[in-house]
Amino acid sequence: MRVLRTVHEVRALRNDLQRNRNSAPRVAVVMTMGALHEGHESLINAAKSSGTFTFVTIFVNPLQFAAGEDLDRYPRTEQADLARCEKLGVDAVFAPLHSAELYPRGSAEQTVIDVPAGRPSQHPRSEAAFRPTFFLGVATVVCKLLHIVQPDDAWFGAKDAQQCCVVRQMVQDLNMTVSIRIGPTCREPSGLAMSSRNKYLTDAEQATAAVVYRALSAGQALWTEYRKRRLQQRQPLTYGALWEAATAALDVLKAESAVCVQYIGLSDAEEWRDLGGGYPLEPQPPDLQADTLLPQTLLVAILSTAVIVGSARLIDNIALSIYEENAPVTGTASSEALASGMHPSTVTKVPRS
Ligand SMILES: Nc1ncnc2c1ncn2[C@@H]1O[C@H](COP(=O)(O)OP(=O)(O)OP(=O)(O)O)[C@@H](O)[C@H]1O
Ligand SMILES: CC(C)(CO)[C@@H](O)C(=O)[O-]
Ligand code: BAL
Repeated sequence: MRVLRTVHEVRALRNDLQRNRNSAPRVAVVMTMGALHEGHESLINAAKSSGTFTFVTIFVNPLQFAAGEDLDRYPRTEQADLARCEKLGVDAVFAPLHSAELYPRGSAEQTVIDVPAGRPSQHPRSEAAFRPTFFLGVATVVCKLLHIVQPDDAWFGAKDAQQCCVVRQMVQDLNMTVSIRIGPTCREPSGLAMSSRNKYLTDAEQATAAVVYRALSAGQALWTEYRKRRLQQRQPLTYGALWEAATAALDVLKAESAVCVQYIGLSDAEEWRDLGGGYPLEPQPPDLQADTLLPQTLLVAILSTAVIVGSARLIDNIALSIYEENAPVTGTASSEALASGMHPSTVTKVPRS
């Protein structure tokens, strides 16, 4: 396994791979911030089957952390990460030693990929409302890493479903040719979504945090039962029933006093449009009432949440099948839905003030 520290080294390796065009391998990348766990492993294994040459990038990207977030204490476990990659048969790891390798001008002077504030993805019950500059940082570093590694496939996890939407839209808007592939969320036996930030939790807090998946599953079960009944009766589906599913999930979260809910929201999987309901309740999309019928074009809704447990902020989501034929049990159906979005335009800004 090659461990590359500089953009120059990655470019040299990429040129070597490309030298013989007739036998150039398919290249896949898994981008990470390190502190690797089985969720990352599942993406690496998927990438290995989609590409014959697999890159992993390890970079804690300062641009996606706002002031006061956990940049300084984000877990850094490089030796263990490299050993894990080696064991999995990764071909090359790009792990810059300093952020100046990617931001030589400093991150404040960096040309950035802006995700427009007006787009539907920026709704009040979503990541963008709580981390307003997060997607600018993610889109920028993902764009840079795609240009540096030049993969055929780039793999992302459905746990970060909104990130998947933002990356997919950027790739479409900027006419990039890479294929964005999405792997399902890996969970602990308790249902807790694996996450590097779980390291911030004590054992007791990890047990408490399992309520997040129980809550999402309760919302999904309520919805699935309603949907089955209505479709058997050949009745249409309403927004109100979807909102009840979000409320059911919220009630489970609220019953756990050690969990603080930042938001719980319903979004479509392609553009992350606000489907109403959820928490905080205001503002709601003005054109939606409880008895408004869900459009036949809505195949999957994503019920997503962010909560604080102990000193960790955790996110998770679950797919609710709307008019899709086979009801999803895991995130995989949402992955397919994420694969097909139309979207407003992404612009590139130079430079950031
Ligand atoms: N449980 C998981 N299952 C599948 N993919 C995952 C999981 N957790 C993270 N990923 C994916 O791995 C990639 C790298 O994520 P990252 O390094 O931020 O890890 P993370 O566990 O999400 O960390 P954080 O605690 O910061 O959320 C992303 O595409 C992310 O969606
Ligand atoms: C995609 C990513 C590696 C960009 O820093 C990060 O947001 C992550 O790990 O999900
Ligand atoms: N996996 C998302 C990275 C972040 O929260 O910064």
